[in-house]
Amino acid sequence: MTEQPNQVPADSASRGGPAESQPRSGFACFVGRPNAGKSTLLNAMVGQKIAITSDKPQTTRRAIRGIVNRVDNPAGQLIVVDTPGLHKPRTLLGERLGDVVRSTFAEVDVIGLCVPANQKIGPGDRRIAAELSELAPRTPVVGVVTKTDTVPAGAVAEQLLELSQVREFADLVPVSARAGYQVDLLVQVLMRQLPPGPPLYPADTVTDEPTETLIAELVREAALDGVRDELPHSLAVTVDEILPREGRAADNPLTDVYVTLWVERDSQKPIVLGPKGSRLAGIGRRARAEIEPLLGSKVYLNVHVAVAKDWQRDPKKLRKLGFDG
Ligand SMILES: Nc1nc2c(ncn2[C@@H]2O[C@H](COP(=O)(O)OP(=O)(O)OP(=O)(O)O)[C@@H](O)[C@H]2O)c(=O)[nH]1
Repeated sequence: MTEQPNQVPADSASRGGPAESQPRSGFACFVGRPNAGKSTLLNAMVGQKIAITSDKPQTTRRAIRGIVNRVDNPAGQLIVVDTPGLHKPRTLLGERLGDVVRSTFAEVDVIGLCVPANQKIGPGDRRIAAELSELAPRTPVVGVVTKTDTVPAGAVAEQLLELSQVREFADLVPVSARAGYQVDLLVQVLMRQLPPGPPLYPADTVTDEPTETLIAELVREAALDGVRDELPHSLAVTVDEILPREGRAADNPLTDVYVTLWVERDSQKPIVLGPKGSRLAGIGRRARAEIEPLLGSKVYLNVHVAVAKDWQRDPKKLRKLGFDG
């Protein structure tokens, strides 16, 4: 990452607290309407794909952490918790997601409120801002205008002005995760809000999520690609087994990964499978390409499709599928 000290707003650099040389560490999360670009931004900050992104709203289910390490200006470790989009609960799953979001607010040192540059600030954004004031009244909030590559510079300036009127912000930063614009500046601004302290994780860690969770998320992301709108909420993935293939040369390992892709209804199975299983094969190919770098080996991926009737409304099934609530 390149240093951009000249772009740091003067007021954040001079804010009270420890000297610049003192390392900081702590937690941040991003909030914003579905599709605001939170997961993409997290991935750009961490520099490695760990949270799933999709052009369908509300695809983020788990509080996956990304860890950003900086050597100076300021030095430290920023642990980002990727929260699901705030939304009205419609099912038990929705309610549990809401709880995750609420408990996340209480735990973090700084919150980034994301608003895309290419959408008018509306009641949804104001509701989230109001929830923040209520649930985390003392936590500093950084206003983030995302996707600046989608509009002319003048529109970004207008959006910043609009956002500044929604609530009080510790800072305002326009970014484009896609173009890599000011992503590092945002890291600096967020880190300046962290308390002084040593790193909480080894410096080469980018996430503390178990490998199985990452694999499940990657398969789910591949399965969501191109499906009809009603399907995303009906998909869940469990990892059944990860086994090193025996008898392989040490310099050419192969890992067998067995996963189950759960749908809610029998009628959804053919949608996932596609004609002659072609969609499922595509899901397997795309997911495998992402899992191989994660495991550092070639992968044989077996995706089994199964029906768990109405899993979103059944607490026992939710637990089985990893939503412990
Ligand atoms: N042009 C452009 N598109 C972006 C940028 N960041 C995100 N997107 C796109 O916006 C869409 C939503 O991005 P996500 O990162 O999944 O949004 P999210 O806020 O995490 O969404 P939820 O999981 O629904 O809460 C995707 O299609 C992204 O590719 C950006 O900087 N520029």
